This record gives sequence, structure tokens and C-alpha cells, in this order.
Amino acid sequence: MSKVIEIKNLTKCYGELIALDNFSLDVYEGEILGLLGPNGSGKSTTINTVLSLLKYDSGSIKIFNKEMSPTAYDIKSMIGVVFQDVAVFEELSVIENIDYFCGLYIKDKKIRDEYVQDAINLVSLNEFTKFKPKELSGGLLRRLNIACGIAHKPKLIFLDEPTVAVDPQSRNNILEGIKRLNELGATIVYTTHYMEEVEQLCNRIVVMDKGKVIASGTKDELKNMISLGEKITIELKEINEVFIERLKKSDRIINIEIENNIVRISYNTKEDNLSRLIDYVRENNVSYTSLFSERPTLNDVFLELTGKELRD
Ligand SMILES: Nc1ncnc2c1ncn2[C@@H]1O[C@H](COP(=O)(O)OP(=O)(O)OP(=O)(O)O)[C@@H](O)[C@H]1O
Repeated sequence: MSKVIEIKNLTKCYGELIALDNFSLDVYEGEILGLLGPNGSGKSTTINTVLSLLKYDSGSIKIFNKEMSPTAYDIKSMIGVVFQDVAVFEELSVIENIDYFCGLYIKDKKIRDEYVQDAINLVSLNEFTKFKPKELSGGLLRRLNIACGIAHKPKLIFLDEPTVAVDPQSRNNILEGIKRLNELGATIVYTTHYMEEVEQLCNRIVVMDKGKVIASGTKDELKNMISLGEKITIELKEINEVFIERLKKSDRIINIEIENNIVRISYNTKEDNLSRLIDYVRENNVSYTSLFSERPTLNDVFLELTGKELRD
């Protein structure tokens, strides 16, 4: 697989603060890479340095095998960026906005008309082409922002939290649109605070913290990296201290949380936990109303690796 982005030993300081600390990352053609990290971990700084919007102190950045620089217009024309903040012209309609941004790269009017229409279809703004931005809901506005960023059919797309505060319909539409762009050949770098979107969309995930990569891999690879193997929740008819004390002695169990009659047990292994627990509660006549097992989620991975919740 060829590399679309190659970041080597990137360091970026803001005064005393080291925002990127010898940071290295490769992004491969055709992937949807989820770039995750707690607030302040350096995601935006990474994107801004990669795009040459920010200077850095040391290291190197190659995009499509070429050194990236503020004047590398040939590379820039192959990149689409959708920032978190909506940036469109209030006085232009939906279609005029998309046409303007597309026109920065696509000069041929006939081709541009086609591209603009494709972008409108992708984010389903067909009924709103004549609307001005202030007449659009938050979700529709974000869809317009995306259409403006991708209408020129870039090969590499950066999406920085594109679904923050959007309604479920727009969120689905945006996620479907991103999948479609990827199917059409674009490589995508995606940052979000929503784990379910990462589960749904991303082929590979990079977790960063304090300006460094702390883990990378597929969802399953990341889940296998952590000590948590399985979580079992059992709702007891009444709290049974003897039962809890016996559980605490098991070397398979790494944590027990108790809330009213609900006991949440974290295991360090994936195998045989449920059957053993069921045997145990039967043999000891422990009465319970419900019992279920869960595999670790990406949130568990994130929490164990960074010590922080992804969402604020
Ligand atoms: N212009 C700036 N001047 C000084 N410090 C900055 C500046 N921009 C970012 N930082 C600091 O650099 C670090 C990385 O910030 P960055 O915005 O890249 O993180 P982030 O992962 O994108 O965070 P968030 O999820 O909150 O957007 C943080 O400690 C932040 O406070």
C-alpha cells in the first residue's frame, strides 16, 4: 500500500509547550484513519502542520511522496479540508458557495458544474441549493461546509469533527457521504470525539496523547492491546457480601464496581468468564435478575491508554 502522508519526527512547540513531540505517522492510500486523542493532545496541531498552515520546529512531512510546503500548490489541489468551524460566505447561496470553493481548483466551467452537482448529491442538499447559509439548520450548514471542502474531488480529505452538534439525520447523511467519498477513492483522516463513529467508519485508528502516538491499529488490534478482556454485569436481587468477597479473590478479575444491586466485573481475559460465573452463582444460590457480557469498547481502550474519557 502506498503512503499518502509520511510524517517523520515532527516537533512543534508553542513557547515552552511541546505540542508535537517527535511525532511520526504514516497514512496509507484508501484508508479512513481515525485520529483520536483527548483535548489538547495535538490533533489540530498535527492537521495544521501537515497542511502547512503552521510552521514546525523540526521533522519532515511528505504528501503524495513530495515535501509539503506553504507553496506546494500541486499537492494542496489534491487535498480537501473540512474544519470544525463552518466557513462559508453568508451572501452566497448554497450552490454559489460550493461553486466558489470548487472554482479555486477547477477552472473549467462545464467540469465544475458537474463536480458541484456531485457534491450537492453527496450531502443531499438538492432541495436547498438556492438557500443562503443563514436559512439553513446547523446540520444542513455542516453539510454545506463539507460540500465546499470536497467538491473539487480531492484525493486526500481531512475532516475535523464534522458531526459536532448535528441532528441524527444530518449525522447519518455525513457519515454515509464520508463512506461514499472513500469508496470513490479518497483517503480520509478523521478526527472526532464520538467513538461510535470511529467504530462505524475507520479502518485504522491512531490514538495520540501529549503530542505523541500512544497506540495505533485496527479496532480489534487496539482492543487486544488493553488488559481488559470482558466486562460482565450482574444485577443481584440483593447485595451478597460473601459473593463479592469471593469474586475479589479471582486473579482473572481486575476491577469490580458496585452500584445499588448492580455489580460490574472487569476481567483480564476473554475466555470462559460467563460460564464460570453462571456455574458459581448456581452452586452458591446467588439470586440475580439479569446478567450480560460485553467486549471492550473503543472507549475502554481510550480510557485505559490515556486515563481520560474521549468525550468531555
Ligand atoms: N496557538 C497556540 N498557542 C499556544 N498553545 C497552543 C496553541 N494552539 C494549541 N496550543 C496548545 O497545544 C496543545 C495541543 O493543542 P491542539 O489544539 O493541537 O490539541 P487537540 O488535540 O486538537 O485538542 P482539541 O481536541 O481540544 O481540539 C494544547 O496544549 C494546546 O493548549
